[in-house]
Amino acid sequence: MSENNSANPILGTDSATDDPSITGATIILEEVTKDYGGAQPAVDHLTLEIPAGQTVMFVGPSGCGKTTTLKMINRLIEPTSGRIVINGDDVTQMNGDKLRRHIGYVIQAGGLLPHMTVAENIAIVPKLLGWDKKRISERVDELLDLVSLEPSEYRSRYPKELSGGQQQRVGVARALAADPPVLLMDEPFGAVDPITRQRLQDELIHIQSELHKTVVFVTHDFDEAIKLGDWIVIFNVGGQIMQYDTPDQILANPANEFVEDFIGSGAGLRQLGLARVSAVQLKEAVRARPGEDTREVAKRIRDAKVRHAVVLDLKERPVGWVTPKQLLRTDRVKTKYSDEFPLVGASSSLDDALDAMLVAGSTEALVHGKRGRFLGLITVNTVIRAMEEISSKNPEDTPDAPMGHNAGASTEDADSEDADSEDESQASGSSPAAEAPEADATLENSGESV
Ligand SMILES: Nc1ncnc2c1ncn2[C@@H]1O[C@H](COP(=O)(O)OP(=O)(O)OP(=O)(O)O)[C@@H](O)[C@H]1O
Repeated sequence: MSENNSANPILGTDSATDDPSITGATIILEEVTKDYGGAQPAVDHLTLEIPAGQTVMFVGPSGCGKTTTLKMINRLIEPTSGRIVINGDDVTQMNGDKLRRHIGYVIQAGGLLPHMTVAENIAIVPKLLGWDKKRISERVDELLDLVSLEPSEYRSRYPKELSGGQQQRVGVARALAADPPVLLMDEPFGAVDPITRQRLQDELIHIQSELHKTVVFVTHDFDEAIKLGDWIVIFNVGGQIMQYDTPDQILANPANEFVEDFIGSGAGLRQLGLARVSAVQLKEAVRARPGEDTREVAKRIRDAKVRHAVVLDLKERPVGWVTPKQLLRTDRVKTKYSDEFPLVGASSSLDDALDAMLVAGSTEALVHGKRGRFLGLITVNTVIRAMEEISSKNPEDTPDAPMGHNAGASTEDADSEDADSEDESQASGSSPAAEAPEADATLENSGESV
């Protein structure tokens, strides 16, 4: 999937990493300010390093400058001063439209163009880049598959024929279409229900484990930040960095009172959001296949002293979670049962697993891996044991936080080493104040900025 990178102007020559699996780019904001002319700048002399191939979450109170900072990276908003450097290239000097073709952008509710089909929406940037029809069509199918939408079923649909979660998946596929090294996500899952949100988060984790993009993600939801982020930036008003660290360090060692208040009282429970279902031992389940003799399956359930069997389709995906009573209503196991069973992905957090069980009033949940394949069951007891282990252990061996500060002053917890590296990499360049051209605003509103 990285073959397009060679033609990508913003990858530059300054290779950020020697790891070939990382297709992301390093982003450095150098003393970036955005002054809209209000009482104080929306973002004030912000210096921030976003490491290649990592997911960095922006959180903070409303109006603290998260979206402004994000949109300065793809120049939907022009900085008043400062430089933004992506893999060695100063993008503040580049043509903004061209730049945006190489930066994926996902906004709330997908931002799909309603008069275009799913395939046409995904193809927007590849078309602008002059790809031929065959390559575009193959890419569309590859991306639909990546975001778990069957290409033959969804390619020709219009956005109004999709659920909110499906629209958001297409939004992610569209942002990834030209294999950009950077993905900017502005509250992408803010408009969907909690269960769909959890599934979309799991899919992003799965996609990121395959692609290693540099993802910058704005959210209001601190639990989402903990779950998705390699790093979290907690901002205060004016784009002031209060802490830039790993999720566990922020939970275990909040830098100041502001961060403590922001995390709230549930820090202990929130650490559950850090642990993944894939890290715990799953329980085996009684499995059944459509067409099997239901009496046989009922016997297996009784012999195993459990309450349910999991019915799996040909692709090993669960299509039902049934008791002997439900099974024995027919002679043969059916191809479909009620899909109301607790289901979580292997990359879900233990917090998500507990939620799924509570919502279903069950002490167990089904776990699926890649492409929905059933892996086993997670139980309440497993989650409780994992909770006990997490709370008895302190975060250790956490990597040094990337650079991040405002106006030359380091964040409260930054050590002197960070401060040294800040000095070295600060740049004096500044770009003239300029507002985003009208065309950009139109693109954004129509969701065409990708
Ligand atoms: N186009 C604009 N003109 C003037 N002021 C603006 C403009 N856009 C944003 N601001 C102001 O800049 C500040 C930062 O806004 P921004 O949208 O970046 O914050 P945010 O942290 O993303 O907020 P929220 O969490 O509410 O989305 C706010 O005070 C906002 O009112």
